Amino acid sequence: MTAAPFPTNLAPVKRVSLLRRFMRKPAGVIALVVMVLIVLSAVLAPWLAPFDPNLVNFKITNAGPGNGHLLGGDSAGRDILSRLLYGGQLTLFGALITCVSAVLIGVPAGVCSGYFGGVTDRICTWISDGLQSIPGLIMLMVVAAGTGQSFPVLMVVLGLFMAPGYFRITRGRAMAVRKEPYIDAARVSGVTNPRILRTHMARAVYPPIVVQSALTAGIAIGMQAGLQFLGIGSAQTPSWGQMMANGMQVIQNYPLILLWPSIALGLTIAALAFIGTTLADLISVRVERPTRRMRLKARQLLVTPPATADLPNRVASGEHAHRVEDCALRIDNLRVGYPAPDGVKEVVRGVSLDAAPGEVLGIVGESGSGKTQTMFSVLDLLPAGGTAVADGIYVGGKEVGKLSTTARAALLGRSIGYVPQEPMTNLDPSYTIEHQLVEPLRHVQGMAKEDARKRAREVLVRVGIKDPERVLKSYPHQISGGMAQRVLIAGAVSGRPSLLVADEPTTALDVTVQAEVLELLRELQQEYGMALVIVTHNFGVVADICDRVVVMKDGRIVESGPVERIFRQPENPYTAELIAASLDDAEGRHELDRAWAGAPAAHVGGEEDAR
Ligand SMILES: Nc1ncnc2c1ncn2[C@@H]1O[C@H](COP(=O)(O)OP(=O)(O)OP(=O)(O)O)[C@@H](O)[C@H]1O
Repeated sequence: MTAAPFPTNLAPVKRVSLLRRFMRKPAGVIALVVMVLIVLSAVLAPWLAPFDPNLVNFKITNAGPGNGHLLGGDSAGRDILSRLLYGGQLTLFGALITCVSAVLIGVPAGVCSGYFGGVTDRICTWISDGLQSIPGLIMLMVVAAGTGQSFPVLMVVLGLFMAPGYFRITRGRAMAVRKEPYIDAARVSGVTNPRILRTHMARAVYPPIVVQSALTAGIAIGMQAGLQFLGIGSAQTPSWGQMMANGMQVIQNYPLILLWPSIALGLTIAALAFIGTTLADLISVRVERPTRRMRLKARQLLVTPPATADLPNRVASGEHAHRVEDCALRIDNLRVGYPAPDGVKEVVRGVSLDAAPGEVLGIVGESGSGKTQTMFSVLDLLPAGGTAVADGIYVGGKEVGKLSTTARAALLGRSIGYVPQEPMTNLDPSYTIEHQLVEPLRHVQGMAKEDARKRAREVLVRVGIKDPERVLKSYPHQISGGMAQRVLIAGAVSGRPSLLVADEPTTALDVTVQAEVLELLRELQQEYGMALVIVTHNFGVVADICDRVVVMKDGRIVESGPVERIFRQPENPYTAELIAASLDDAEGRHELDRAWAGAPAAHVGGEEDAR
């Protein structure tokens, strides 16, 4: 098997046009062809229709197909094929008027409502809700009576009733997009609101509008046929709904007269629905889920012994510093892969490391080097499609890599605590902090409610929250980012795990809070005798808190060892580069240089200073 090469010079991403992508969907293509044929037959009706649609020939009254009349004649003696072709014109024209009116009313209202919010939003939403509560068909019949059955007016009114669909979609999109940083950037760079609406907003809302229009056209055609079926519209202008009404009257004896317009209507609505759903598929952002077959193949490739030429890439990297039974965590030759078109994309390529109780291990490396994937394999939290294979994963001296998913999940919160990177997104905004701390204690630790509450309060005090009662009653948005991270740390250690994994625990925090959180983690780790594994891209964090460090690049460990040694004498140029990149010109660099340069290890552990 070949280890996936890591691309260095990526070709520019080719944009494939929507039409091209559409053409790869067979159902969509068939629907589009059908729709094009229907539109063409309607547009070319004057040339294609063998007879005048209103020409009466009593000889073909209720006649079946034949005698030069391909689909026969209707109950008034008119050629059905000719009426169908001409009827398509009115039907499609009506759908077009409805869609255009609905777009012109619904889209600007939705975009303004979502973008400006406040009073604009309240008024527009109120009108939209009002329109939806009016029974459309009855309203259309009233309008028909009041306007002398004017077809275009009726279709515009139908568009008005369809507008709330566009309003809701565009309002939702605009509300989401207005919070994007690029909109703020446009505003602060002086771009006016009308311009933002015309450019950024219009671009953001157009994909769902295209989809909605295909579906609206189908509904409009159905509604229109319903109105004509009820007798609204001119008898002189052929339409499919009117033909159906005509066929309905003689259905007992001449069912074919009803069949032809029904087929035309059904085909058109179905084609529009297929086009709409295909567009929706193409436009919506979808995460390609690897198939079961791809996953099995990827796993197979991961466990297959490599070709000799690839062996150097597959020998485990990293080293063990402790015996298995003395480790809070030990990983032997871990490989993680994701299904790829050509087999497997290996993102962790043979990693071995360990951490003893009471030890702080840093996993450091640039973005994408496989740090998180390594620790997610221990937590059994790899994203869908990810497969981990290892010679062994041990937690607390016990092999856990081969346990069932349920047994692995049971380790979380008990043997393993986890502190994530983004405190705010890891707290549920709908629940109080109390709920989010107490519920895991009750369900994972089996504590009674009062005991769990007491314990939650204790750990909050322990993590430095001065006003635990207030924080317990607060929702996440009512506390600061630093406090939220303290809350998550409290949750992670509340079950007194033997291993605490912290993935970039300070990245989302400001500098002063970062130092406090690191300090807290170190104190807790010492107090509870836990092993602490910190994933970071920052050697400053390593210098602050870690005892040992492993340096990762491209899914492999390039160097590992005690922090003092790595700082004083990095063996791998990549490590030296990373240290320089993390610390050069930073305030603490000179102190660190002084601290590490030739200083005796014990003093350098003048980590105490750094800490
Ligand atoms: N779901 C996934 N499917 C395919 N590849 C993935 C997936 N998740 C992560 N990867 C790939 O795995 C590699 C390692 O990712 P990982 O998250 O471990 O990096 P990292 O070293 O923790 O970097 P960062 O600090 O940016 O998170 C990356 O190349 C990433 O693209």
